[in-house]
Amino acid sequence: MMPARLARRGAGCHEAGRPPPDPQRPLTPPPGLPTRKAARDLLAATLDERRPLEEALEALPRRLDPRDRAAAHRIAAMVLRRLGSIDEVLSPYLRKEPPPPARHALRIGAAELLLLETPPHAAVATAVALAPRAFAGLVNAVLRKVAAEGPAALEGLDAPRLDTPAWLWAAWHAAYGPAVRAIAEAHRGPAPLDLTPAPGAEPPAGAEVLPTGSWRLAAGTRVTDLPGFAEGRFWVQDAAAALPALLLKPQPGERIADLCAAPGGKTAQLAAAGADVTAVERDAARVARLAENLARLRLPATVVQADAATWAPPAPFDAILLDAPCTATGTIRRHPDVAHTKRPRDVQGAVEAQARLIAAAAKMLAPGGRLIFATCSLQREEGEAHLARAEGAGLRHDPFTPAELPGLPDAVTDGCLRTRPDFWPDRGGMDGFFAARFRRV
Ligand SMILES: C[S@@+](CC[C@H](N)C(=O)[O-])C[C@H]1O[C@@H](n2cnc3c(N)ncnc32)[C@H](O)[C@@H]1O
Repeated sequence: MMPARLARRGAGCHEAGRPPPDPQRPLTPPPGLPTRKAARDLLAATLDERRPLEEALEALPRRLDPRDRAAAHRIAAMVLRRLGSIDEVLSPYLRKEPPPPARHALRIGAAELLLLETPPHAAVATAVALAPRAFAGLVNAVLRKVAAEGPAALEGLDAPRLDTPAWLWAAWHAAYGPAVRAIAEAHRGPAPLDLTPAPGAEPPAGAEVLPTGSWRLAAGTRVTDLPGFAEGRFWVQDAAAALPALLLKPQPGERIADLCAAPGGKTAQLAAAGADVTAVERDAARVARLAENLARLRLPATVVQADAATWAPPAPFDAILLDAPCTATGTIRRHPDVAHTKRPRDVQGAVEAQARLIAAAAKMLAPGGRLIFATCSLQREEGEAHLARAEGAGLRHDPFTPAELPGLPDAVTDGCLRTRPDFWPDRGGMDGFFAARFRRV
């Protein structure tokens, strides 16, 4: 396939700056242009400025119709998920790198043509209207060729490899061997909607009850449409994200700190088990979200806005859950931007913050008290590598046994929880998570 494409490289393309032979841009903008403009803004924020997609979504103009916003999100998420494959299809038609706005218009058009089943004339017309004027001809010519190839253009590509940044592929290969390919495959589709039930709640129609107790619904299900949402009968939480609090085994009346708490999924689990929970969160806006979520769920917790690395509790805790800030590379199915916004140096920064938080948490525990340290990262530096450091902070590793994790016999490695996106492939996968349990010496 590649040699054939290379033979056509540049054939018929209009160079940037050279006017197209006929007017490519209609006088009236094509329908659907606001959606594509918003998608382009999302790509510019994530790929050019390395800002999180969720933050970029918040920054879209308030006047944007909710349907346009949802459609822009869908397009941008697809481009981010399949970026390497899309760029590979485009590459034979580009003699030199176009500026980012033109590159994003090409990516959006190609994603619509090859992956989103947009009618070709609409995909091409909107991408042309989106492109900077000097590049309208180039975008038109390239996308017409991509449209002529159709989805067959993707056949034969090594998509898992192309769609995974090289540094992540190398790190996961070093950590998990050949499973790196299954991990990358798992990132190609959106994640299902997982819910954690409040005690005694009944699952909604169509939900699968997972062996670990979470409920699973199809990807794209709107949680706010489900009966029981307003009444606080469940909350959104990936099945893997629910495991650290389960493994802490919170007991009624125990004094437990949740040290990096917002938006509060784990605080809610601990409070629902009857523990006396103190939820510590540094970020003011996220404290507000945490409080809102607890109010909807009608669950009690003492919420403290503080830096957990320096906060001094009034009395030691029986147990602590430390769900530390991390690179979140275990959540790429849900947040495809993470693959492109994070860099190796972010791992190092996260490791340093995690080490400070582990040392601080150790000092907040009563003797014999237990700590669960967790991260939603697939990087070993943010997981297994902390074990030795924790021992130096006065903590003893208290290994998990496979019997503690029903339905997940492969998730315990060397006494630690290690889930991966390729686990439970027939059920729709799960986030990548690490957790280890320690006792204060
Ligand atoms: C991985 S998220 C926690 C998710 C949460 N445990 C849940 O289950 O919903 C990490 C949180 O830690 C907060 N955070 C980061 N550094 C912190 C610190 N030094 N002290 C307190 N909170 C911190 C972040 O603002 C973020 O809300």
